[in-house]
Amino acid sequence: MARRDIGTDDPRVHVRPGRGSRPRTKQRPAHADAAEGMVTRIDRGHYRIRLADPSPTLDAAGDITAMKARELGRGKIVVGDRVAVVGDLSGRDGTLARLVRIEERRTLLRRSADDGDAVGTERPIVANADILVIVTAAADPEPRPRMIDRYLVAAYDAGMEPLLVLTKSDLADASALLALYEPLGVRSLPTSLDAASRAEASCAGEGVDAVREAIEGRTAVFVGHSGVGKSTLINALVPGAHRATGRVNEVTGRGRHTSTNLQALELPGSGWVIDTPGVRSFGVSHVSSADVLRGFPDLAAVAEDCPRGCTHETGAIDCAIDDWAAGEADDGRAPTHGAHQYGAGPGTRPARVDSFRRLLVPSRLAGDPARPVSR
Ligand SMILES: Nc1nc2c(ncn2[C@@H]2O[C@H](COP(=O)(O)OP(=O)(O)OP(=O)(O)O)[C@@H](O)[C@H]2O)c(=O)[nH]1
Ligand SMILES: [Zn+2]
Repeated sequence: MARRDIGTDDPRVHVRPGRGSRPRTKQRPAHADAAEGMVTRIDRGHYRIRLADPSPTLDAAGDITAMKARELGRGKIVVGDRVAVVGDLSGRDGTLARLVRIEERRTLLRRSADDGDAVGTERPIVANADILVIVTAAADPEPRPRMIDRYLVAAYDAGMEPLLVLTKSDLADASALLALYEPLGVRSLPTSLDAASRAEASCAGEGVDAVREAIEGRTAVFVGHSGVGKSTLINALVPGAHRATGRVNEVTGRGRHTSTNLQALELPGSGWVIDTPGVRSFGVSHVSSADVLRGFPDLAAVAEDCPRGCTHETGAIDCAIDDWAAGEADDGRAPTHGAHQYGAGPGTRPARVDSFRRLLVPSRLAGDPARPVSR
């Protein structure tokens, strides 16, 4: 079955029958007629793609499988990538289309490897997503602010909006935790799924509708520490998600492969939920102060007056952000367009600056947030 690749392209994915002897014209505008789609899953070199126009597929659902054309080289394709495909777009079992182009990415969620030989290597995780949903439990397991900070750093670096979802709000009051994120303007939503709705994977849990509304029509990546209730929440948001990904069979272990792969799941209505089951660590050592600053348009404007190469960290010489924080007495309130964008109320300037600077610290430290970090 596994035929060896014998030429320019795998014969199974070749578009035109027969290679002929005429040289192929390389300079033609490449694949102007290709179909557009989004990568929803990647499994051993096979790219699952949802076509923007589903009509070429037999069942009109728009899902096909493709292999990367050799001409694309080694560049990594990730879930969420917008791609162009040619060839067999029927989606019939065993057919493979050819992925010939990757469109420019609007956002890119990345992390740094923080183990083994690859320490410090940047890895792209998801492209073109809008929201990073940081799932944290109010209790069991205890929330870890340092880890939340890292996820926030990753969101700002990616150009994504962060949304803090606090699960298990039936177990503890998390207002102290949420207060930490108010000055940053990070939107937060509590959820609690009672035992009955958890068992049925129904949508009955409290707060689930608010999460759905917050991400409706957009693409959201869900991240969180093991045990926080991320799967429970995703199942409530996307009925049937579990069936689609396949359960791990206790005996054979089969199904594990798909369940540790990143996968984009369609929200009823519109929008996508991307689970990150295999992503346990989240190093952010690749992120600089300037990357974090992207999430803070108000501070970014102020920082234009900083000395060249200013890190904006506490104690940075002549950092313009210090002057701005000290200037609060003038108007009493921070200009919060950065915060506003994410739906939070205004905070004071010093609190906003302190919170911003707190985020700069994890971005300097390589490390695994799955391990407790001592302050
Ligand atoms: N009390 C309470 N328990 C919850 C809630 N949501 C989830 N749980 C429970 O928390 C446990 C962990 O939930 P999961 O959804 O498996 O957690 P996860 O984050 O997906 O964890 P991994 O599968 O390890 O990644 C389960 O026993 C859930 O039933 C909630 O809102 N309240
Ligand atoms: Zn500065």
